Amino acid sequence: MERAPFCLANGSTPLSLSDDFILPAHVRPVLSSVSTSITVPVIDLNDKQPSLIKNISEACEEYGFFHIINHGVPEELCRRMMAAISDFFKLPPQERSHLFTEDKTKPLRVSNYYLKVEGQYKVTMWSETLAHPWYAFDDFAHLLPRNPPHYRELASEYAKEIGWLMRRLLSLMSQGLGLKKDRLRERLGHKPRLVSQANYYPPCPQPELTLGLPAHTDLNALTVLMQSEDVTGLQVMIKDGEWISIDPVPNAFVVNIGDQIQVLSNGRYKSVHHRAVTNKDLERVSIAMFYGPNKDTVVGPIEELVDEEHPPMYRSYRYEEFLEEFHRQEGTRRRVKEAFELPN
Ligand SMILES: O=C(O)CCC(=O)C(=O)O
Ligand SMILES: [Fe+2]
Repeated sequence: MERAPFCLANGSTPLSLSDDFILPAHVRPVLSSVSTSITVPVIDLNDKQPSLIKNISEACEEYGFFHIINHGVPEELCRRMMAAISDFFKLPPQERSHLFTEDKTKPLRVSNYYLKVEGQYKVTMWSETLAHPWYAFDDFAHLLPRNPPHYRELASEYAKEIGWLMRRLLSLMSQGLGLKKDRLRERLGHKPRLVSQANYYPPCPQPELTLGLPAHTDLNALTVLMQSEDVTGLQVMIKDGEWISIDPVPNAFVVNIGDQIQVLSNGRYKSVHHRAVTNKDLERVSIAMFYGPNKDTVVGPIEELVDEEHPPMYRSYRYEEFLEEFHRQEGTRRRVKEAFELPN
């Protein structure tokens, strides 16, 4: 059966490649120059501790991105979660449009990203996102969309699993930095800001003219991302400015460091630029689970990681300040943590 053409929640006609979505030549993704020879590590969480910690630590220092397998989150739950998100974006646009808002303070929202070109005109990204809080150990189902029918239940179950996984990853990362197990989690505060962002990228007739998400670093501390198993789209910038593709690995999550861990680790673990490109034939879905401090948490390089040889690279700030700077740079290729760098 032919599927109804995709219509954005705030669009009145089926999505088509109009000028609103076409990037000017100098900011288009050059898909032919994306390297296929370099990949980020795939780390098996069943590995024994000392080498597991070492592998994670090296991946955080070198790439800021890695895959994890044998992560303990049931495959069936992951599959159902992806299906539910895909179904959400197939709801009639009128149903999604109730949730559409540009107000970032709304806990539950559907929105589009855009890129401001030459600091002024906006090019809309070829995607739509659904964002809402997630709490691993408190009930948050009432904040979620009622449709698709099992979404509330599923998202609650998934959040619990991701909550445990995040704890484990933060503990391994702390140890990788030579710190006590709980140090990173402690410094991120006991009431973390937890946001889930599901991204839907419909097929795009000319992927070389558009982007699904602009190049950005994640502003939070840690991201665990699940992506469609059969479609590529996520790309990461490595040291020399080259883009590489993070192709899906079966039953794996992508883990990436956000800005706050780069700051807490005094620059050792990297929060790197990444973007999503579009695909000509296939729709793609990703679900990013963000873990970050709350707005009152003070973030700065962890004391044990600062000494004469490693002077502090960033000044301390309340996370609210960081968020303000983040919003000030909306629509640009943000350089938020750079605003908190100390001269060396
Ligand atoms: O779709 C993707 O793979 C990237 C998503 C992402 O970077 C984000 O939501 O922050
Ligand atoms: Fe991201």
